[in-house]
Amino acid sequence: MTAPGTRAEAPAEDTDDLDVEEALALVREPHGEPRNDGTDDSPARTPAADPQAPGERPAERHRATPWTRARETAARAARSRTRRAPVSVPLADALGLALAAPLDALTDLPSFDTSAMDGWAVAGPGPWQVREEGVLAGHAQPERLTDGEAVRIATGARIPADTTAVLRTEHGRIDAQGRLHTTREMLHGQDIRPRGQECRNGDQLLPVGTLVTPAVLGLAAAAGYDTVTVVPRPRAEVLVLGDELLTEGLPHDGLIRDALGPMLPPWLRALGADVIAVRRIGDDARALHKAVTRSDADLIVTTGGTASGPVDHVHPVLDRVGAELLVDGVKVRPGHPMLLARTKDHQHLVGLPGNPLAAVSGLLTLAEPLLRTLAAHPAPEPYTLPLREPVQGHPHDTRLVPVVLRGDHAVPLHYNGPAMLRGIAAADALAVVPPGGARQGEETELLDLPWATAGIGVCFT
Ligand SMILES: Nc1nc2c(c(=O)[nH]1)N[C@H]1C(S)=C(S)[C@@H](COP(=O)(O)OP(=O)(O)OC[C@H]3O[C@@H](n4cnc5c(N)ncnc54)[C@H](O)[C@@H]3O)O[C@H]1N2
Ligand code: MOO
Repeated sequence: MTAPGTRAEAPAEDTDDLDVEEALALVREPHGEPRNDGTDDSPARTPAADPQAPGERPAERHRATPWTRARETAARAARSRTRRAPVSVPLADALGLALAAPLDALTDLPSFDTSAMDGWAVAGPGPWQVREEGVLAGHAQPERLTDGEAVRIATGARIPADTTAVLRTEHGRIDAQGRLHTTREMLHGQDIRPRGQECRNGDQLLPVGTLVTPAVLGLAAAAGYDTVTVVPRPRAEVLVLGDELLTEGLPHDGLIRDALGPMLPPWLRALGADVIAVRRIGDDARALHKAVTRSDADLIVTTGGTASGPVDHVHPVLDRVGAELLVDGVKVRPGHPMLLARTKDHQHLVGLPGNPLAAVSGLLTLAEPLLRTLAAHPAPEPYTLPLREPVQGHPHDTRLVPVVLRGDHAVPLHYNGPAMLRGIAAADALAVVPPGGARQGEETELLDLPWATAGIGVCFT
Protein backbone atom coordinates (compact mmCIF):
# COMPACT_ATOMS: atom_id res chain seq x y z
CA MET A 1 0.00 0.00 0.00
CA THR A 2 1.18 3.53 -0.62
CA ALA A 3 1.06 4.81 2.92
CA PRO A 4 0.25 8.42 3.68
CA GLY A 5 3.46 10.41 3.51
CA THR A 6 5.37 7.82 1.48
CA ARG A 7 6.14 10.21 -1.31
CA ALA A 8 7.27 12.94 1.05
CA GLU A 9 9.66 10.53 2.71
CA ALA A 10 11.01 9.13 -0.54
CA PRO A 11 14.46 10.08 -1.90
CA ALA A 12 14.68 13.43 -3.66
CA GLU A 13 14.45 11.95 -7.13
CA ASP A 14 11.00 10.48 -6.31
CA THR A 15 9.46 13.32 -4.40
CA ASP A 16 8.37 15.97 -6.86
CA ASP A 17 7.58 14.11 -10.02
CA LEU A 18 4.18 12.95 -11.00
CA ASP A 19 3.81 9.46 -12.22
CA VAL A 20 4.34 9.88 -15.95
CA GLU A 21 1.04 8.21 -16.76
CA GLU A 22 -0.85 10.72 -14.71
CA ALA A 23 1.07 13.56 -16.26
CA LEU A 24 0.50 12.33 -19.79
CA ALA A 25 -3.21 11.96 -19.16
CA LEU A 26 -3.20 15.71 -18.53
CA VAL A 27 -1.52 16.68 -21.76
CA ARG A 28 -2.86 14.19 -24.27
CA GLU A 29 -6.20 15.87 -24.70
CA PRO A 30 -7.11 17.06 -28.23
CA HIS A 31 -4.73 19.71 -29.63
CA GLY A 32 -2.16 18.77 -27.02
CA GLU A 33 -3.49 21.32 -24.55
CA PRO A 34 -2.78 20.65 -20.90
CA ARG A 35 -5.99 19.66 -19.22
CA ASN A 36 -7.09 21.52 -16.18
CA ASP A 37 -10.72 20.69 -15.83
CA GLY A 38 -10.45 18.57 -12.74
CA THR A 39 -11.33 15.35 -14.56
CA ASP A 40 -7.96 13.73 -13.94
CA ASP A 41 -6.95 12.40 -10.58
CA SER A 42 -3.62 14.17 -10.43
CA PRO A 43 -2.63 17.80 -9.97
CA ALA A 44 -2.29 19.78 -13.20
CA ARG A 45 1.40 19.53 -13.89
CA THR A 46 3.47 19.03 -17.00
CA PRO A 47 5.70 15.99 -17.34
CA ALA A 48 9.35 16.25 -16.52
CA ALA A 49 11.69 16.55 -19.48
CA ASP A 50 14.05 14.07 -17.86
CA PRO A 51 14.10 10.89 -19.97
CA GLN A 52 14.23 8.81 -16.80
CA ALA A 53 10.63 8.25 -15.90
CA PRO A 54 9.44 10.17 -12.89
CA GLY A 55 8.85 8.31 -9.67
CA GLU A 56 11.26 5.61 -10.64
CA ARG A 57 14.64 4.65 -9.23
CA PRO A 58 17.41 3.65 -11.68
CA ALA A 59 17.57 0.17 -10.14
CA GLU A 60 13.90 -0.41 -11.01
CA ARG A 61 14.50 0.53 -14.64
CA HIS A 62 17.35 -1.90 -14.81
CA ARG A 63 15.27 -4.73 -13.35
CA ALA A 64 12.04 -4.11 -15.23
CA THR A 65 11.22 -6.52 -18.06
CA PRO A 66 10.14 -5.18 -21.47
CA TRP A 67 6.41 -5.60 -22.00
CA THR A 68 6.54 -8.19 -24.79
CA ARG A 69 9.11 -10.26 -22.95
CA ALA A 70 7.04 -10.14 -19.75
CA ARG A 71 4.09 -11.64 -21.63
CA GLU A 72 6.30 -14.35 -23.12
CA THR A 73 7.73 -15.11 -19.69
CA ALA A 74 4.22 -15.53 -18.27
CA ALA A 75 3.22 -17.92 -21.07
CA ARG A 76 6.48 -19.86 -20.69
CA ALA A 77 5.99 -20.14 -16.92
CA ALA A 78 2.66 -21.85 -17.56
CA ARG A 79 4.18 -24.18 -20.16
CA SER A 80 6.99 -25.18 -17.82
CA ARG A 81 4.65 -26.77 -15.28
CA THR A 82 2.92 -30.10 -15.73
CA ARG A 83 -0.54 -29.67 -17.04
CA ARG A 84 -3.42 -30.79 -14.84
CA ALA A 85 -5.04 -34.06 -15.85
CA PRO A 86 -7.86 -33.76 -18.38
CA VAL A 87 -11.37 -34.03 -16.99
CA SER A 88 -14.62 -35.32 -18.37
CA VAL A 89 -17.43 -32.79 -17.97
CA PRO A 90 -21.09 -32.68 -19.01
CA LEU A 91 -21.67 -30.65 -22.17
CA ALA A 92 -23.39 -27.94 -20.13
CA ASP A 93 -20.13 -27.27 -18.22
CA ALA A 94 -17.73 -27.37 -21.15
CA LEU A 95 -18.24 -23.95 -22.75
CA GLY A 96 -14.99 -22.03 -23.06
CA LEU A 97 -12.73 -25.01 -22.28
CA ALA A 98 -10.26 -26.64 -24.66
CA LEU A 99 -10.74 -30.21 -25.86
CA ALA A 100 -8.16 -32.53 -24.30
CA ALA A 101 -9.18 -35.43 -26.55
CA PRO A 102 -10.20 -35.29 -30.20
CA LEU A 103 -13.92 -35.20 -30.82
CA ASP A 104 -14.45 -38.42 -32.80
CA ALA A 105 -17.92 -39.14 -34.12
CA LEU A 106 -19.70 -41.77 -32.03
CA THR A 107 -22.14 -42.40 -34.85
CA ASP A 108 -22.70 -41.80 -38.55
CA LEU A 109 -24.21 -38.38 -39.19
CA PRO A 110 -26.94 -38.44 -40.15
CA SER A 111 -27.37 -41.80 -38.53
CA PHE A 112 -30.11 -42.82 -40.99
CA ASP A 113 -31.23 -41.72 -44.47
CA THR A 114 -33.22 -38.59 -43.74
CA SER A 115 -35.67 -36.40 -45.58
CA ALA A 116 -34.25 -32.93 -46.11
CA MET A 117 -37.66 -31.40 -46.88
CA ASP A 118 -41.35 -31.60 -46.06
CA GLY A 119 -43.10 -33.31 -48.99
CA TRP A 120 -43.45 -36.85 -50.29
CA ALA A 121 -41.03 -39.73 -50.43
CA VAL A 122 -41.52 -41.20 -53.90
CA ALA A 123 -40.39 -44.41 -55.58
CA GLY A 124 -39.72 -44.50 -59.35
CA PRO A 125 -41.11 -42.05 -61.90
CA GLY A 126 -44.46 -40.32 -61.27
CA PRO A 127 -47.33 -39.95 -61.12
CA TRP A 128 -47.54 -41.72 -57.75
CA GLN A 129 -50.27 -43.22 -55.62
CA VAL A 130 -50.14 -41.58 -52.22
CA ARG A 131 -50.35 -43.77 -49.15
CA GLU A 132 -52.74 -42.74 -46.42
CA GLU A 133 -50.36 -42.66 -43.48
CA GLY A 134 -47.51 -40.16 -43.48
CA VAL A 135 -44.01 -40.41 -41.99
CA LEU A 136 -42.97 -38.06 -39.22
CA ALA A 137 -39.56 -37.32 -37.67
CA GLY A 138 -38.74 -39.52 -34.67
CA HIS A 139 -41.17 -42.25 -35.59
CA ALA A 140 -40.67 -45.95 -36.26
CA GLN A 141 -39.11 -47.26 -39.46
CA PRO A 142 -41.69 -46.65 -42.24
CA GLU A 143 -42.74 -49.37 -44.60
CA ARG A 144 -40.83 -49.95 -47.82
CA LEU A 145 -42.24 -48.12 -50.90
CA THR A 146 -43.05 -49.90 -54.09
CA ASP A 147 -42.51 -48.36 -57.52
CA GLY A 148 -45.16 -45.74 -58.30
CA GLU A 149 -45.92 -45.17 -54.62
CA ALA A 150 -45.47 -42.01 -52.52
CA VAL A 151 -45.90 -41.21 -48.86
CA ARG A 152 -46.18 -37.90 -47.02
CA ILE A 153 -42.92 -37.21 -45.21
CA ALA A 154 -41.66 -34.54 -42.80
CA THR A 155 -38.19 -32.97 -42.69
CA GLY A 156 -35.94 -35.13 -40.53
CA ALA A 157 -38.07 -38.27 -40.87
CA ARG A 158 -36.61 -41.62 -41.85
CA ILE A 159 -36.72 -42.38 -45.54
CA PRO A 160 -38.68 -45.55 -46.39
CA ALA A 161 -36.62 -48.24 -48.11
CA ASP A 162 -36.55 -48.02 -51.93
CA THR A 163 -37.38 -44.30 -51.97
CA THR A 164 -35.77 -42.70 -55.01
CA ALA A 165 -36.28 -39.02 -54.09
CA VAL A 166 -38.19 -36.58 -51.93
CA LEU A 167 -40.59 -34.25 -53.71
CA ARG A 168 -41.02 -30.94 -51.87
CA THR A 169 -44.57 -29.95 -50.93
CA GLU A 170 -44.39 -26.85 -53.12
CA HIS A 171 -43.32 -28.91 -56.16
CA GLY A 172 -46.14 -31.48 -56.00
CA ARG A 173 -49.75 -31.42 -57.18
CA ILE A 174 -52.49 -33.94 -56.45
CA ASP A 175 -55.02 -34.56 -59.26
CA ALA A 176 -58.70 -35.37 -58.94
CA GLN A 177 -57.91 -39.10 -58.78
CA GLY A 178 -55.62 -38.52 -55.83
CA ARG A 179 -52.41 -39.12 -57.81
CA LEU A 180 -49.31 -37.08 -57.11
CA HIS A 181 -47.53 -35.24 -59.96
CA THR A 182 -44.30 -33.28 -59.90
CA THR A 183 -44.24 -29.75 -61.26
CA ARG A 184 -40.42 -29.80 -61.62
CA GLU A 185 -37.84 -32.10 -63.05
CA MET A 186 -36.59 -34.38 -60.28
CA LEU A 187 -33.16 -35.91 -59.79
CA HIS A 188 -32.51 -39.33 -58.34
CA GLY A 189 -31.79 -38.98 -54.60
CA GLN A 190 -33.03 -35.39 -54.50
CA ASP A 191 -33.63 -33.95 -51.00
CA ILE A 192 -32.49 -37.15 -49.28
CA ARG A 193 -29.64 -36.77 -46.75
CA PRO A 194 -27.92 -40.11 -46.95
CA ARG A 195 -26.67 -41.77 -43.77
CA GLY A 196 -23.04 -40.75 -43.06
CA GLN A 197 -23.17 -37.70 -45.37
CA GLU A 198 -21.49 -35.48 -42.73
CA CYS A 199 -19.33 -38.11 -41.05
CA ARG A 200 -18.85 -41.80 -40.41
CA ASN A 201 -18.66 -43.32 -36.94
CA GLY A 202 -15.05 -42.79 -35.74
CA ASP A 203 -14.23 -39.86 -38.04
CA GLN A 204 -12.34 -37.07 -36.26
CA LEU A 205 -14.63 -34.07 -36.15
CA LEU A 206 -12.37 -31.72 -34.16
CA PRO A 207 -8.78 -32.00 -32.98
CA VAL A 208 -7.34 -31.71 -29.45
CA GLY A 209 -7.09 -28.09 -28.37
CA THR A 210 -10.30 -26.90 -30.04
CA LEU A 211 -12.06 -24.29 -27.94
CA VAL A 212 -15.53 -25.45 -26.93
CA THR A 213 -17.89 -22.89 -28.40
CA PRO A 214 -21.68 -23.11 -28.51
CA ALA A 215 -21.31 -24.63 -32.01
CA VAL A 216 -18.90 -27.28 -30.69
CA LEU A 217 -21.44 -28.17 -27.99
CA GLY A 218 -24.06 -28.60 -30.69
CA LEU A 219 -21.79 -30.79 -32.81
CA ALA A 220 -20.75 -32.89 -29.82
CA ALA A 221 -24.39 -33.50 -28.90
CA ALA A 222 -25.29 -34.34 -32.50
CA ALA A 223 -22.39 -36.79 -32.65
CA GLY A 224 -23.60 -38.63 -29.57
CA TYR A 225 -21.67 -37.08 -26.66
CA ASP A 226 -23.07 -36.50 -23.16
CA THR A 227 -19.69 -35.45 -21.76
CA VAL A 228 -16.46 -34.20 -23.34
CA THR A 229 -12.84 -34.49 -22.23
CA VAL A 230 -11.36 -31.07 -21.63
CA VAL A 231 -8.43 -29.22 -20.07
CA PRO A 232 -9.74 -28.09 -16.66
CA ARG A 233 -9.99 -24.42 -15.90
CA PRO A 234 -6.93 -23.20 -14.01
CA ARG A 235 -7.94 -22.36 -10.44
CA ALA A 236 -7.30 -18.79 -9.35
CA GLU A 237 -7.48 -17.21 -5.93
CA VAL A 238 -7.70 -13.44 -5.47
CA LEU A 239 -6.12 -11.79 -2.43
CA VAL A 240 -7.23 -8.18 -2.03
CA LEU A 241 -4.75 -6.19 0.03
CA GLY A 242 -5.29 -2.82 1.67
CA ASP A 243 -6.68 -1.49 4.94
CA GLU A 244 -8.19 1.48 3.14
CA LEU A 245 -10.79 -0.53 1.25
CA LEU A 246 -14.54 -0.52 1.83
CA THR A 247 -16.83 -3.17 0.39
CA GLU A 248 -19.97 -1.01 0.43
CA GLY A 249 -21.25 2.53 0.74
CA LEU A 250 -19.61 5.81 -0.03
CA PRO A 251 -15.91 6.54 0.40
CA HIS A 252 -15.26 8.46 3.60
CA ASP A 253 -12.46 9.54 5.91
CA GLY A 254 -9.68 8.54 3.51
CA LEU A 255 -11.24 5.13 2.92
CA ILE A 256 -12.15 4.14 -0.65
CA ARG A 257 -14.29 1.51 -2.28
CA ASP A 258 -12.57 -1.69 -3.34
CA ALA A 259 -12.83 -1.59 -7.14
CA LEU A 260 -10.78 -4.72 -7.76
CA GLY A 261 -12.74 -7.22 -5.65
CA PRO A 262 -15.79 -6.84 -7.91
CA MET A 263 -13.79 -6.49 -11.14
CA LEU A 264 -11.20 -9.23 -11.04
CA PRO A 265 -13.19 -12.46 -10.46
CA PRO A 266 -15.43 -12.11 -13.53
CA TRP A 267 -12.50 -10.88 -15.60
CA LEU A 268 -10.39 -13.85 -14.51
CA ARG A 269 -13.27 -16.14 -15.41
CA ALA A 270 -13.40 -14.48 -18.81
CA LEU A 271 -9.72 -15.32 -19.14
CA GLY A 272 -10.49 -18.98 -18.53
CA ALA A 273 -9.99 -19.29 -14.76
CA ASP A 274 -12.14 -20.88 -12.10
CA VAL A 275 -12.05 -18.37 -9.24
CA ILE A 276 -12.02 -20.53 -6.14
CA ALA A 277 -11.74 -17.78 -3.51
CA VAL A 278 -11.57 -14.02 -3.03
CA ARG A 279 -9.98 -13.09 0.30
CA ARG A 280 -9.55 -9.70 1.90
CA ILE A 281 -6.19 -9.58 3.57
CA GLY A 282 -5.82 -5.93 4.60
CA ASP A 283 -2.29 -4.67 5.12
CA ASP A 284 -1.30 -7.66 7.18
CA ALA A 285 1.94 -9.41 6.22
CA ARG A 286 1.20 -12.44 8.39
CA ALA A 287 -2.25 -12.91 6.91
CA LEU A 288 -0.77 -12.59 3.42
CA HIS A 289 1.92 -15.14 4.23
CA LYS A 290 -0.68 -17.54 5.57
CA ALA A 291 -2.96 -17.08 2.57
CA VAL A 292 -0.11 -17.67 0.10
CA THR A 293 1.29 -20.74 1.85
CA ARG A 294 -2.15 -22.33 2.29
CA SER A 295 -3.41 -21.73 -1.21
CA ASP A 296 -3.54 -24.66 -3.60
CA ALA A 297 -4.67 -22.52 -6.54
CA ASP A 298 -2.77 -22.66 -9.82
CA LEU A 299 -2.61 -18.88 -9.77
CA ILE A 300 -2.74 -16.47 -6.86
CA VAL A 301 -3.56 -12.91 -7.85
CA THR A 302 -2.79 -10.22 -5.30
CA THR A 303 -3.87 -6.60 -5.59
CA GLY A 304 -1.86 -3.71 -4.20
CA GLY A 305 1.22 -3.78 -2.05
CA THR A 306 3.63 -4.26 -4.97
CA ALA A 307 5.54 -1.00 -4.50
CA SER A 308 8.00 -0.24 -1.75
CA GLY A 309 5.89 1.62 0.81
CA PRO A 310 5.98 0.66 4.50
CA VAL A 311 2.95 -1.61 4.18
CA ASP A 312 3.76 -3.06 0.75
CA HIS A 313 4.08 -6.67 1.85
CA VAL A 314 4.10 -8.59 -1.42
CA HIS A 315 7.88 -8.63 -2.01
CA PRO A 316 8.80 -9.45 1.60
CA VAL A 317 6.25 -12.29 1.73
CA LEU A 318 7.49 -13.71 -1.57
CA ASP A 319 11.02 -13.60 -0.13
CA ARG A 320 9.84 -15.37 2.98
CA VAL A 321 8.14 -18.21 1.13
CA GLY A 322 11.21 -18.68 -1.08
CA ALA A 323 9.36 -17.76 -4.26
CA GLU A 324 11.25 -17.34 -7.50
CA LEU A 325 10.62 -13.89 -9.00
CA LEU A 326 10.22 -14.36 -12.75
CA VAL A 327 9.17 -10.80 -13.54
CA ASP A 328 9.79 -7.96 -11.10
CA GLY A 329 8.44 -4.83 -12.72
CA VAL A 330 7.50 -4.38 -16.37
CA LYS A 331 8.33 -1.53 -18.73
CA VAL A 332 4.67 -0.66 -19.18
CA ARG A 333 2.48 2.24 -18.06
CA PRO A 334 0.32 2.00 -16.13
CA GLY A 335 1.21 -0.95 -13.98
CA HIS A 336 5.00 -1.00 -13.96
CA PRO A 337 5.34 -2.48 -10.43
CA MET A 338 3.47 -5.68 -11.49
CA LEU A 339 5.25 -8.94 -10.80
CA LEU A 340 5.16 -12.65 -11.50
CA ALA A 341 6.59 -15.28 -9.17
CA ARG A 342 6.68 -19.05 -8.92
CA THR A 343 5.53 -19.77 -5.37
CA LYS A 344 5.36 -23.59 -5.60
CA ASP A 345 6.07 -26.19 -8.25
CA HIS A 346 2.55 -25.92 -9.62
CA GLN A 347 1.67 -22.44 -8.51
CA HIS A 348 2.34 -18.90 -9.70
CA LEU A 349 1.52 -15.55 -8.20
CA VAL A 350 0.74 -12.42 -10.18
CA GLY A 351 1.07 -9.27 -8.11
CA LEU A 352 -1.16 -6.56 -9.54
CA PRO A 353 -0.50 -2.96 -8.56
CA GLY A 354 -3.24 -1.38 -6.48
CA ASN A 355 -4.09 1.45 -8.84
CA PRO A 356 -7.11 0.01 -10.68
CA LEU A 357 -6.05 0.67 -14.29
CA ALA A 358 -2.54 -0.47 -13.38
CA ALA A 359 -4.16 -3.69 -12.11
CA VAL A 360 -5.93 -4.14 -15.48
CA SER A 361 -2.60 -3.68 -17.19
CA GLY A 362 -1.06 -6.38 -14.97
CA LEU A 363 -4.00 -8.66 -15.59
CA LEU A 364 -3.58 -8.46 -19.36
CA THR A 365 0.21 -8.45 -19.33
CA LEU A 366 0.89 -11.33 -16.93
CA ALA A 367 -2.30 -13.15 -15.88
CA GLU A 368 -3.78 -13.41 -19.38
CA PRO A 369 -0.87 -15.26 -21.07
CA LEU A 370 -0.40 -17.46 -18.00
CA LEU A 371 -4.06 -18.47 -17.74
CA ARG A 372 -4.45 -18.81 -21.48
CA THR A 373 -1.53 -21.23 -21.63
CA LEU A 374 -2.68 -23.21 -18.58
CA ALA A 375 -6.13 -23.49 -20.15
CA ALA A 376 -4.55 -24.52 -23.50
CA HIS A 377 -6.28 -21.68 -25.29
CA PRO A 378 -4.69 -20.35 -28.47
CA ALA A 379 -3.06 -16.92 -28.36
CA PRO A 380 -5.31 -14.32 -29.98
CA GLU A 381 -4.17 -13.26 -33.44
CA PRO A 382 -2.38 -9.92 -33.07
CA TYR A 383 -4.04 -7.15 -35.03
CA THR A 384 -3.60 -3.43 -35.55
CA LEU A 385 -5.74 -0.44 -36.41
CA PRO A 386 -4.77 3.14 -37.17
CA LEU A 387 -5.20 5.60 -34.32
CA ARG A 388 -7.67 8.39 -34.89
CA GLU A 389 -5.62 10.74 -32.69
CA PRO A 390 -1.95 10.79 -31.73
CA VAL A 391 -1.04 9.26 -28.39
CA GLN A 392 1.87 10.58 -26.43
CA GLY A 393 4.29 7.89 -25.38
CA HIS A 394 6.40 7.16 -22.36
CA PRO A 395 10.10 7.72 -23.07
CA HIS A 396 11.08 4.10 -22.33
CA ASP A 397 7.99 2.09 -21.62
CA THR A 398 5.05 0.69 -23.54
CA ARG A 399 1.73 2.36 -22.74
CA LEU A 400 -1.62 0.57 -22.66
CA VAL A 401 -4.33 3.07 -23.50
CA PRO A 402 -8.10 2.36 -23.50
CA VAL A 403 -9.66 2.88 -26.94
CA VAL A 404 -13.02 2.46 -28.59
CA LEU A 405 -13.16 0.96 -32.07
CA ARG A 406 -15.00 3.15 -34.54
CA GLY A 407 -15.06 2.01 -38.15
CA ASP A 408 -11.49 1.27 -39.15
CA HIS A 409 -9.94 3.33 -36.37
CA ALA A 410 -9.07 3.09 -32.70
CA VAL A 411 -10.10 6.21 -30.81
CA PRO A 412 -8.07 6.85 -27.65
CA LEU A 413 -10.15 7.53 -24.56
CA HIS A 414 -9.53 10.08 -21.86
CA TYR A 415 -9.55 9.21 -18.17
CA ASN A 416 -6.69 6.79 -18.67
CA GLY A 417 -4.72 7.65 -15.52
CA PRO A 418 -3.54 4.65 -13.48
CA ALA A 419 -6.09 5.22 -10.73
CA MET A 420 -9.01 5.64 -13.16
CA LEU A 421 -11.46 3.12 -14.52
CA ARG A 422 -13.66 5.56 -16.40
CA GLY A 423 -11.79 5.09 -19.69
CA ILE A 424 -11.51 1.30 -19.56
CA ALA A 425 -15.16 0.95 -18.55
CA ALA A 426 -16.14 2.52 -21.87
CA ALA A 427 -13.43 0.81 -23.93
CA ASP A 428 -13.45 -1.97 -26.53
CA ALA A 429 -9.70 -2.58 -26.43
CA LEU A 430 -6.34 -1.38 -25.13
CA ALA A 431 -3.95 0.18 -27.62
CA VAL A 432 -0.34 -0.91 -27.20
CA VAL A 433 1.54 2.36 -27.63
CA PRO A 434 5.27 1.85 -28.11
CA PRO A 435 7.88 3.92 -26.24
CA GLY A 436 7.98 7.37 -27.80
CA GLY A 437 4.27 7.39 -28.69
CA ALA A 438 2.19 6.89 -31.81
CA ARG A 439 1.22 9.37 -34.53
CA GLN A 440 -2.29 10.00 -35.76
CA GLY A 441 -3.07 7.27 -38.31
CA GLU A 442 -0.29 5.01 -37.09
CA GLU A 443 -1.13 1.31 -37.12
CA THR A 444 -1.18 0.26 -33.47
CA GLU A 445 -1.51 -3.17 -31.89
CA LEU A 446 -4.74 -3.73 -29.97
CA LEU A 447 -5.62 -6.03 -27.11
CA ASP A 448 -9.31 -6.83 -27.25
CA LEU A 449 -11.31 -6.77 -24.06
CA PRO A 450 -13.35 -9.93 -23.45
CA TRP A 451 -16.75 -8.26 -23.50
CA ALA A 452 -16.02 -6.56 -26.82
CA THR A 453 -15.19 -9.81 -28.60
CA ALA A 454 -17.49 -12.38 -27.04
CA GLY A 455 -20.20 -10.55 -25.16
CA ILE A 456 -20.78 -10.75 -21.45
CA GLY A 457 -23.21 -13.67 -21.59
CA VAL A 458 -20.78 -15.90 -23.47
CA CYS A 459 -17.61 -14.98 -21.73
CA PHE A 460 -18.37 -14.39 -18.12
CA THR A 461 -19.63 -17.84 -17.30
N1 LIG B 1 7.84 5.58 -4.17
C1 LIG B 1 7.11 5.05 -5.12
N2 LIG B 1 5.80 5.02 -4.95
C2 LIG B 1 5.03 4.48 -5.90
C3 LIG B 1 5.62 4.00 -7.08
C4 LIG B 1 7.00 4.05 -7.23
O1 LIG B 1 7.56 3.63 -8.26
N3 LIG B 1 7.71 4.57 -6.21
N4 LIG B 1 4.80 3.50 -8.06
C5 LIG B 1 3.45 3.99 -8.09
C6 LIG B 1 2.72 3.21 -9.00
S1 LIG B 1 3.08 3.48 -10.62
C7 LIG B 1 1.75 2.35 -8.62
S2 LIG B 1 0.81 1.54 -9.79
C8 LIG B 1 1.46 2.11 -7.23
C9 LIG B 1 1.47 0.62 -6.99
O2 LIG B 1 1.45 0.46 -5.65
P1 LIG B 1 0.96 -0.81 -4.90
O3 LIG B 1 0.82 -1.99 -5.79
O4 LIG B 1 1.84 -0.94 -3.73
O5 LIG B 1 -0.51 -0.42 -4.54
P2 LIG B 1 -1.04 0.34 -3.24
O6 LIG B 1 -0.04 1.31 -2.76
O7 LIG B 1 -1.57 -0.66 -2.35
O8 LIG B 1 -2.23 1.11 -3.89
C10 LIG B 1 -2.04 2.09 -4.87
C11 LIG B 1 -3.32 2.88 -5.01
O9 LIG B 1 -4.35 2.03 -5.40
C12 LIG B 1 -5.42 2.04 -4.45
N5 LIG B 1 -5.98 0.71 -4.35
C13 LIG B 1 -5.36 -0.38 -3.84
N6 LIG B 1 -6.18 -1.44 -3.89
C14 LIG B 1 -7.32 -1.01 -4.44
C15 LIG B 1 -8.56 -1.62 -4.71
N7 LIG B 1 -8.77 -2.93 -4.46
N8 LIG B 1 -9.55 -0.87 -5.24
C16 LIG B 1 -9.36 0.44 -5.52
N9 LIG B 1 -8.20 1.08 -5.26
C17 LIG B 1 -7.20 0.37 -4.73
C18 LIG B 1 -4.77 2.46 -3.16
O10 LIG B 1 -5.68 3.00 -2.26
C19 LIG B 1 -3.77 3.47 -3.67
O11 LIG B 1 -4.41 4.69 -3.94
O12 LIG B 1 2.42 2.68 -6.40
C20 LIG B 1 2.79 4.00 -6.72
N10 LIG B 1 3.67 4.46 -5.72
O1 MOO C 1 2.07 3.86 -13.53
MO1 MOO C 1 1.59 2.92 -12.05
O2 MOO C 1 2.30 1.59 -12.72
O3 MOO C 1 0.41 3.98 -11.65
O4 MOO C 1 0.31 2.22 -12.66
